[in-house]
Amino acid sequence: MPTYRIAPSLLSADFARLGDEVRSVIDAGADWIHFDVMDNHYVPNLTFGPMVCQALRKHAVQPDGAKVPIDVHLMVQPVDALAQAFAKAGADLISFHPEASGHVDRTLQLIQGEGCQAGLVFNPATPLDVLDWVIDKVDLILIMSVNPGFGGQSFIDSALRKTEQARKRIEASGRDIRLEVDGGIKVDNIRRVADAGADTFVAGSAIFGQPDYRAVIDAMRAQLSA
Ligand SMILES: O=C(CO)[C@H](O)[C@H](O)COP(=O)(O)O
Repeated sequence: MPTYRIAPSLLSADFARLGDEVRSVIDAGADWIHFDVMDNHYVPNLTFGPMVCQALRKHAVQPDGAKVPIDVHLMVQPVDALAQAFAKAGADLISFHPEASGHVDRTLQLIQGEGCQAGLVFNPATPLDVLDWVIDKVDLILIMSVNPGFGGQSFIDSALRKTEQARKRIEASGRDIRLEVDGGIKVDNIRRVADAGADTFVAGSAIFGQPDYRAVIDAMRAQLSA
């Protein structure tokens, strides 16, 4: 069985209490913190930037002091300057949309050169073809199961087929690449997403929309181990 990771998206957290929210969700069993960066240009919404990431870095730790990875999803255009700024702000993984970067290969190298893991994000209607050329430089593939820009949307089923295709590409590459799916993931569909080949699950409204974060994360894990 893969090592599954659950990454709550701060997009649905209480923005007035972000440090508390990060600690609460880690206490509830989160593996990663998913940090959605929207620029009101690449997507029609605006969230937070590197300074907020830096402020949260000290909260994203386990009680024993071990670092909890901050998984930054850049929905921005252009990409490179912000990718560098997030690396310096304490991000561990930085993913971007290939169509938002003029030079995908260079942006991947830039992120890795800053000491972070680099990911590519695929919107519901974006094909995986660019992976033919850069899969040797990718640490993470993020399949969007909603159109990016907003939390709380419904899961788009075609993402399952794309996840299966991405899993095949990862297997063919022989590389250790995380396969993450983001958007509309709930307790009642996470098993289907895992069966399609995902090992990492972003969930925003499903977790932060409930009073008991641990109950939701435990229920997701129970589905994954069923
Ligand atoms: O990237 C995103 C939107 O662009 C969010 O991470 C995603 O939608 C998660 O929210 P929810 O689980 O509520 O769908």
